[in-house]
Amino acid sequence: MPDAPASHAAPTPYTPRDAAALWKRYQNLLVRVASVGLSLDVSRMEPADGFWKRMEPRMQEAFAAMEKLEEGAIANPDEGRRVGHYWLRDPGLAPEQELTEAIERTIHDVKGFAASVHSKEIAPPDEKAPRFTDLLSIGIGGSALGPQLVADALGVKRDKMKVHFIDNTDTDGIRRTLENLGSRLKSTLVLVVSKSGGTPEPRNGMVEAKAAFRRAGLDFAKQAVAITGEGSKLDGIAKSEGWLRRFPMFDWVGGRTSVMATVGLVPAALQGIDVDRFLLGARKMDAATRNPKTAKNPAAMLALMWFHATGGTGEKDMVVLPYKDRLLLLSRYLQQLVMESLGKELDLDGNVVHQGIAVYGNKGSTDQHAYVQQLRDGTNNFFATFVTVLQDTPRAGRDPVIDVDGGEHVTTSGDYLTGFYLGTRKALYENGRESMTITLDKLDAQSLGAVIALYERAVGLYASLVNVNAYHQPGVEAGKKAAAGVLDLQNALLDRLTDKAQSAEALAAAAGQPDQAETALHLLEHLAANKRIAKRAGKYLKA
Ligand SMILES: O=P(O)(O)OC[C@H]1O[C@](O)(CO)[C@@H](O)[C@@H]1O
Repeated sequence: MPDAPASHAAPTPYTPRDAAALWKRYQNLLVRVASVGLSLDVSRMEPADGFWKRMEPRMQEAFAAMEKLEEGAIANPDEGRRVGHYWLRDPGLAPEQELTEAIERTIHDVKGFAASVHSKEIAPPDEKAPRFTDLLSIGIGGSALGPQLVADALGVKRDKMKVHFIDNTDTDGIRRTLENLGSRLKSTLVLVVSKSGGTPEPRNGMVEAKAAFRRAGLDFAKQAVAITGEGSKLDGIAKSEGWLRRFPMFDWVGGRTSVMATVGLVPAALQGIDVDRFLLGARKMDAATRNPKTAKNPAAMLALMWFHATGGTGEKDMVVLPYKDRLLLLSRYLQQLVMESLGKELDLDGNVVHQGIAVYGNKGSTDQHAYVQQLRDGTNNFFATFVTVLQDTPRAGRDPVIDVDGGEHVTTSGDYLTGFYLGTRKALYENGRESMTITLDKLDAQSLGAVIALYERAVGLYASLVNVNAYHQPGVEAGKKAAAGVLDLQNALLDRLTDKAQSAEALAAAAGQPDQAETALHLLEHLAANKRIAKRAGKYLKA
């Protein structure tokens, strides 16, 4: 007889409560923000006795730090920057009158520009295109993720413009997007979005888009808009080439919190989304999350539950599971917001801490047929956040009701979705896997703005709890610098390439970088695969 297999069951961190106790706990812990129709339920999180009391002084310190941030303190000390995304939806909060006016003027300009495009006052130069039909947004990271989330979550059939994105430097991906636009390029408004104005990926997208316009005999500048920091490289290009319009990006707004700055507002307004409601939702959530009573403050409760679940060290992952197709991109958006903000090597005192929380997820119930098996039964290294929406469609009550079961009572697809969420939550809880649920009464511009604001503040509060700077990203800079070195090596290799075949090793040595033979090999293989150089018997030569 073989030995019985060793048990790999993950330890159950708590004893599941019975139904009556859970019901009471749910009622006690629920945080409701009625003004935006959002509830946060943390009843399926099980912090140890004494957790709330122990954390309260630290949470009060986090509130104090947030108050200073909102007042205009240098909350990003490494970069010597203020952090002002909360002012964008409540301009009166900005520490100086001129900032208030700049924010108000910008919102006014964005709405005015969108109205002029919609009314055809601003139209494509080509006579055969009486109005702009499509919007091509070129940007990456914070200059893409927010706009993509908003466009997908709130887009409708009658959108004023159809939105497309180039968010990478993938030749094939760029071509595919441009080909999809096809002859509609003549009625496409292009947004080139980059806060720094020097990021290579959007620069490449812009160059490729320009080439496509040239091939189609179109004048790119007359259809292009720049969204960037004043005085940036991109700003200079747009100015010198006489682009249709330039919108400023404020220095005190970080990329990952820029969805309520011009980065997010320009595309949203052009698509026809109600940007005032979007900002209003965030403003209302900001008001709710300034509440110093922890138990009534949903951002504080979120941050505390992250701290509890991960031990304040990121030891568990955050699985974001929206049971809503329109919120598919929420987890990707939160991935940047949480991981770029919290994933830090050093704390604010310079200690090595390697902080962060890993975020992943797609949507329910789809993921139940993918990785939820592991969540329920496998390694217990996560906590889940369900996001549900009570109203199945924006036209609830007016849409035809389709009975999918044909039973005594009508049962809809939406009923199934709710059933699957509740079932999965229960199955996880009973097996010692914790979860929270954010419930929206309905999904619209206001509630989406509120969800984003909720997470922005939770991230800020959590960063205070673990003492890291949430507003810089030194690690990304390291990767960017390394990539630049690689491209320098590629140029050096191309310089040394002759009609005589040479090995990668020999070429690297000839380029003065003998220790880069492997990198040289990868670069040469890529060039050869794309027929830009030739390869013979494992060696490389000019094409
Ligand atoms: O808007 P930019 O300056 O092009 O930067 C895009 C993204 O790149 C990052 O700086 C990281 O590389 C993000 O923080 C930012 O959202």
